[in-house]
Amino acid sequence: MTAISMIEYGALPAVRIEGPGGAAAIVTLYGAHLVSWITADGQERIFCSAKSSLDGSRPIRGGVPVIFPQFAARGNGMRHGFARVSTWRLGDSGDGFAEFRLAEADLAPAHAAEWPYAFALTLRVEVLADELRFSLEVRNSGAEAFPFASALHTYFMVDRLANVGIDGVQDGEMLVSDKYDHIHFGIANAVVLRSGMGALRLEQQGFRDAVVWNPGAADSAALADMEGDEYQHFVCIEPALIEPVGLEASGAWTGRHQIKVIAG
Ligand SMILES: O=P(O)(O)OC[C@H]1O[C@H](O)[C@H](O)[C@@H](O)[C@@H]1O
Repeated sequence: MTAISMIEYGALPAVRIEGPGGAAAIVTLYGAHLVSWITADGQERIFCSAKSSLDGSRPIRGGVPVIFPQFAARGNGMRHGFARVSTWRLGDSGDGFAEFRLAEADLAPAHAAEWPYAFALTLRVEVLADELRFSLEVRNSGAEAFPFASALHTYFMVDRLANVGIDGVQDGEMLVSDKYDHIHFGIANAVVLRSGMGALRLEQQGFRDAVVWNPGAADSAALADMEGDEYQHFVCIEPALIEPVGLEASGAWTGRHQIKVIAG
């Protein structure tokens, strides 16, 4: 039997999604932010900083921030958009999955004023024994077209940065030993992340690009919500739609991401 249950994560209401074989994920309603994914072997796969705020006062550092409607500072709105700092609603749920919804009526007044469009976001999170699946639907429920960018800013847990190898974002294997921040436009095939914790295969549809990020020692020390050598224990590989696309009235776009444990 697989199920969902409501729990508290820090001070945040959250949904625990149980998948088959003991696999589970935790998603806070704040940001529809996945903060934990444990595979059937009992291994946590997602990094979340011990210093992250977990009270809704600022974005969670780690997990899978939902980036919408702008990426980083590439736009006039708030950095990485308002979706990660808004409180979403729990929608449909069932065996091993839950859906989270956000629309303009859910936004804080300042965010609604900053981005005055009618929209509906649905993030679906599905937990299988050795696989996690996301789909993010963006729907234009208004009468006016709007542009948006988006990403699922996934912080993968790794044993040590020195052991990280990434295939599929550039020619040849990519190694990340310290600070790295780069947008790889036009990801055509699956990406494989290897570390001392094994291998994951990442597949994306709708999201055309992938951002690879680690702050490295110096930038990490300047982050108030990251401690000590935590930067050694994650790498972000973010399926992304970087160049804003226009969504017509009544139009919809879906981005998907599947993360699977593979032999490796
Ligand atoms: O600190 P944040 O607003 O969460 O952004 C964290 C990081 O996000 C992306 O990966 C960007 O490419 C980085 O430049 C940025 O530092």
